[in-house]
Amino acid sequence: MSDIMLQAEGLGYEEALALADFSVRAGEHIAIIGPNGAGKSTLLKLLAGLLKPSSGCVTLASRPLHNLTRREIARQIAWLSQSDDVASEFLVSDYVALGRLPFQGTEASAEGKAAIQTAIHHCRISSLMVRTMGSLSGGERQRVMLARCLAQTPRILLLDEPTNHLDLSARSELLTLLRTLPMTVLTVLHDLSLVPDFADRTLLLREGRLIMDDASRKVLFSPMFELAFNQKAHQVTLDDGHVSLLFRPIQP
Ligand SMILES: Nc1ncnc2c1ncn2[C@@H]1O[C@H](COP(=O)(O)OP(=O)(O)OP(=O)(O)O)[C@@H](O)[C@H]1O
Repeated sequence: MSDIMLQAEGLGYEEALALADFSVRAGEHIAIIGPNGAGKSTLLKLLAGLLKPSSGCVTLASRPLHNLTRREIARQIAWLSQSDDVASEFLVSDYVALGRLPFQGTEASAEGKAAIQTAIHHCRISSLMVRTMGSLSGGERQRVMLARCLAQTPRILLLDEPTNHLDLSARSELLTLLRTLPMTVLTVLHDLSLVPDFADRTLLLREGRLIMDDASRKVLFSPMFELAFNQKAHQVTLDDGHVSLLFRPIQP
């Protein structure tokens, strides 16, 4: 049996995405990068079934996404948006529990509770459960939103800029968590220095086209990357021996 989890064939959406062809295997961790307006969020929304493609299609475990109900999709795919306009008086505990909504009526309550508890533990938000969404800091809110996604126990996690609003230590904690998740993860990342730590494979978009799909380091050190960002990647070895990436504008 094929272990292709998600497949985009000739995928396009209006002006935002011209063409994308790729497939994702179970358990892969993939970064989606590209300059502002390159079509990253549009691609993610198409993969989540939130937008209807103008051309091509997405298949999820061999089934066309457009043949599945929202609920069927939500049992397999969780999507973390850049922003979430949830009412500020919403309790964090109620918000995280929304992750089990796609399973309502089909599972024992102990099963749902266990999924929620695991998500709370992973995202370290147990102290926030009695708070309201409106009272959270940007970083706390981001962790709570991720917990709702994990409570959904998805096979595929789609994240749009999950490190938004996070301070340096919260950011590296989140990446450590994401790296260890035993599911397929595709994430849009703007902080390109984080890419090799998170993803073995990277999709590079430019002007609505998928222009490169390869091992992360190959993409970051490629002429295509330089063309897309007008920046060049440099590898630097820090005092503690850790190897990191630095990006500098290409001199004319
Ligand atoms: N429904 C739409 N119809 C036409 N164009 C759209 C639509 N939605 C977005 N666009 C445009 O398509 C382009 C890609 O948008 P998208 O949000 O996918 O880019 P992005 O790579 O995620 O950008 P950013 O890094 O700024 O978040 C942008 O120019 C955007 O204005």
